[in-house]
Amino acid sequence: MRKTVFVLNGPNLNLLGTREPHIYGAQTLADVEQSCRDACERHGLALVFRQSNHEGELVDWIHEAGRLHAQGGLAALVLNAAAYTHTSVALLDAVKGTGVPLVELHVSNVHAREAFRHHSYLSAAARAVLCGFGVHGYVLAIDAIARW
Ligand SMILES: O=C1C[C@@](O)(C(=O)O)C[C@@H](O)[C@@H]1O
Repeated sequence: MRKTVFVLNGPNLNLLGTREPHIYGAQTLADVEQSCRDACERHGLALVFRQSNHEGELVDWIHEAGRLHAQGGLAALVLNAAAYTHTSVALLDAVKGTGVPLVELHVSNVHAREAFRHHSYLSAAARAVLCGFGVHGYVLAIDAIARW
């Protein structure tokens, strides 16, 4: 069975392309989705790609990924939780509660930015963490997941 990569994006990532382009680059979220689709296609993986500005919706989608994981159909969850990375126990609990294999992803190098971005609630539950490669990080994550 073709496994699925879930790519979930948190708040304000719908603004990619116009949001602080010196930090996040000029590509839009639609561009990122297309790159992820191409990468998954290359590796024979299916893709679910979504964005939400709402924490609870992200929790619900992690649960959905968890149900797929329980059926053996999930390759991994790539999660750019954006600002919720630094605040959300609910997202951490969703990842732990479902046992989904998590890749935590950030477009920017959060460790070279403000101190409040240095702590992540998610890293402790992540199989891998990727940051600072710009939006190309999404493709790098999928390329790596395909080799797990
Ligand atoms: O919204 C974001 C995006 C981000 O996750 C990134 O992709 O670099 C980094 C977060 O600190 C920030 O709140």
